[in-house]
Amino acid sequence: MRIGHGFDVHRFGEGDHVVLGGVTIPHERGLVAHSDGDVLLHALCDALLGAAGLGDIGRHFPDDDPAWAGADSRQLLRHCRDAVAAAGWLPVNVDTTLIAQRPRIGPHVEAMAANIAADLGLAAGAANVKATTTERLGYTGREEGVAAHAVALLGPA
Ligand SMILES: Nc1ccn([C@@H]2O[C@H](COP(=O)(O)O)[C@@H](O)[C@H]2O)c(=O)n1
Ligand SMILES: C[C@@]1(CO)OP(=O)(O)OP(=O)(O)OC[C@H]1O
Repeated sequence: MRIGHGFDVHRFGEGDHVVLGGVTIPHERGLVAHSDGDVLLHALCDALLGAAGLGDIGRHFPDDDPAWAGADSRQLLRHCRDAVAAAGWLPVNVDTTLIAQRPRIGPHVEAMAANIAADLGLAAGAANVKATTTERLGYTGREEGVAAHAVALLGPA
């Protein structure tokens, strides 16, 4: 078995929605990124790549490569799944935490988990999404951005 951890942050900028866990949530600002800014899936990509000893998301998808401009991060996640499988590993379960004062995530966690389970070939219940505020403390509490943590457990393919 192998375990990996991922962490990512994106700051708020102009926009009218955020994409988190592959779910589009209307919001008065968007997340600034080269891709769609899906901080949750970026953390999860890093957890998967880390568990397999395959580096990190920036190595696989350079942020100066036009190929990833505006990319759907679910596409990046599936690429990571394939890279991990080519290295001989399959996800067993993943767990993730979004850190955001706003928007409210609770109404969307099941759809996010379902997207992740579908992309990683996991049973429902083996992909989990949680959310927390930071009680208005720090950069997430000031609503300057959104952060995410993820852990992934891999087993032999
Ligand atoms: N952006 C968020 C943050 C939190 N939640 C949900 O609220 C619960 C309580 O959050 P605390 O920060 O006060 O612990 C948390 O467990 C989440 O279920 C949310 O939906 N969206
Ligand atoms: C995903 C990539 C590539 O589009 O860019 P961003 O969307 O800016 O996201 P980030 O989490 O900074 O890192 C990895 C990048 O290479």
